[in-house]
Amino acid sequence: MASWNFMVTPTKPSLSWKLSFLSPLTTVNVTRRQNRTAKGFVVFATVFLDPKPTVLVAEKLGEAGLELLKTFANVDCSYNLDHEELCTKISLCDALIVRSGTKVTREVFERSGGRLKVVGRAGVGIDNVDLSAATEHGCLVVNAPTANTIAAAEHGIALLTAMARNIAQADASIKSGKWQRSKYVGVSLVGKTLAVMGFGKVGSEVARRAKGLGMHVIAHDPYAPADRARAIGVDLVSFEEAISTADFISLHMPLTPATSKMFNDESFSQMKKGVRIVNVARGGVIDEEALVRALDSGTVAQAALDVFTEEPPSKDSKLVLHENVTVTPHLGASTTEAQEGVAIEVAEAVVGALKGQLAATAVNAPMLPAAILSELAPFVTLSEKLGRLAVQLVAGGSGVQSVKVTYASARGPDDLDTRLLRAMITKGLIEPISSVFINLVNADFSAKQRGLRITEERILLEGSPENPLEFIQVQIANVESKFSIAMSDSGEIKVEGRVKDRKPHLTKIGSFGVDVSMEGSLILCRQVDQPGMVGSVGSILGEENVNVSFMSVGRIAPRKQAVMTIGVDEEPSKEALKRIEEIPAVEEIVFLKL
Ligand SMILES: NC(=O)c1ccc[n+]([C@@H]2O[C@H](COP(=O)([O-])OP(=O)(O)OC[C@H]3O[C@@H](n4cnc5c(N)ncnc54)[C@H](O)[C@@H]3O)[C@@H](O)[C@H]2O)c1
Ligand SMILES: O=C(O)[C@H](O)COP(=O)(O)O
Repeated sequence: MASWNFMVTPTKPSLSWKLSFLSPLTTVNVTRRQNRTAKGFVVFATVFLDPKPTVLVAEKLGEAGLELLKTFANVDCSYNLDHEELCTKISLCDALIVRSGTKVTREVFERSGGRLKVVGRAGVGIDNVDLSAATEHGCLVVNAPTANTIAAAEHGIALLTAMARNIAQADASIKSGKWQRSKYVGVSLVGKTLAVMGFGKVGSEVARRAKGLGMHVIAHDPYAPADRARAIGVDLVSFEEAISTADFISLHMPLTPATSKMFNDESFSQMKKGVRIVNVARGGVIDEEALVRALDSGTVAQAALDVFTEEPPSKDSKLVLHENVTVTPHLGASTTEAQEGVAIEVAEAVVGALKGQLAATAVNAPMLPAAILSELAPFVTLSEKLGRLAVQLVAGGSGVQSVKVTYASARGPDDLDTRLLRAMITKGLIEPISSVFINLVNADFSAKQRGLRITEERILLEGSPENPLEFIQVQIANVESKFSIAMSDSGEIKVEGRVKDRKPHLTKIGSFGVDVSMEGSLILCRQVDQPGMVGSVGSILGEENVNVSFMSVGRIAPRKQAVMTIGVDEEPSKEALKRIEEIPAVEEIVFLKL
């Protein structure tokens, strides 16, 4: 176990919010030696790092990506594992990298025993990863969405032109000793209509290239912006118009429940007789038996396929063996350049995720740009602490079901992404009362599973929106509190916090205003306002060897009621808390771990 020392001053941003996105690969033990300096505390922290994380690379990955992984992790390249071997190995791995050939099923996540923190897909399509299971297990899934786009588009164009000119069939014919010039007369592309189905990264690059070949290009994509299509001279049209007017159809949508077998008997029957189809997307978007029927009837003149419902397809597949079909074994992304790019893209994302950073290519977690993350960082800490504090104020026996979060900000809703804050409030609310580890990936799922309803509300403040937020309030409804002051006038537990000098501060408990730095732990004490209380409580804590970082007293009215807030470095023993509770003027007391 490696260990080293470093120094954290209170002005540095907290490490913990970063580490808490994912499971604690790193255990951080902080020992505060209370060296007071002119600036305040200097904290010497000893960080014990567990041995290097282990990354299982289950399919061939480019060398540059492997090198990058090795700088941070132990890398186990085990290609061609069967499902059982993968499930057996996975409990020893912190990350898994796959391409399209490995099925990352629910069982893989279950058998990882909670150790697997990130699955990296070295490519685009994540239909081979059970995303729901990953999310439920708090496992981040990242992909490499950009590095193979051009390779896939070029392969699409290669198949389109090869199909139109019977290249594969003619090649096989001549190699078998024949010379069949009249049999392999092709069709021209120029002036023909190509329908690009799915106008995303690959689809739009195919469209651009097809325009260069003189084709008339239309596209169907219910989610693509029309101006992006117009910018390259492509009209976005309905599904029916696309398939019924095209001479060539090229498929570029993801495989989802909505796109599964969307090319079937019915859609083939709407196509122009003699249409030609290219598929470099996913085999499952085509009903393959229906395609064989359409080829046999001549509705579809030719098909060029890089992908299949089952990969590899069976040796006697009618589709693969059809004389009007050209096939390649899922080669769309297989260029030297694309594979190096994909390997680097996925390795960077996996290493970043293992370091606890949010990945820009996360598939099952919100993605936030680095600048926004940095701005939100202190509010992330504040959010988790408010959730943690609020739930500890709930009296035993009352179940937490309804939580309202209010964000007060001068920024409009479009300028303030609260998903990260909500996830951290959820983490704070759930972790102290369960054994579940919550991170950004599984926060919403875990809340839903526990029947915890979190609603969010905005208060739009006037003034300059320089700070993302003025304050955050967390309210828990329909519960009793173990500290009566924490109940608001409307009957909910309410806590409110702000960020001051990038540090979280508790500014309200119930309707009672306080101003307390949210570091260490807190003792809240409601008492009769009378002289000597600070001394009595302070000396009990001193006798019990509990170090006090601050004490503040707020009064409802002189000589009536007061609330004392005491910051402590160590958890006081039950006896110490009991002794404080037994001071005659003390009416209630609660210890809260932040
Ligand atoms: N053969 C290969 O080796 C290879 C290589 C790269 C990508 N791919 C596959 O190609 C496909 C596209 O990849 P990409 O990087 O362009 O992804 P992308 O996410 O950039 O684009 C997909 C597009 O499909 C659209 N879409 C979603 N549902 C649709 C529907 N019902 N009808 C029409 N369009 C729909 C989306 O709006 C999006 O614009 C994916 O399936 C990917 O796995 C294959
Ligand atoms: O979705 C993808 O990125 C492609 O289908 C490539 O898959 P591969 O990594 O298995 O080549």
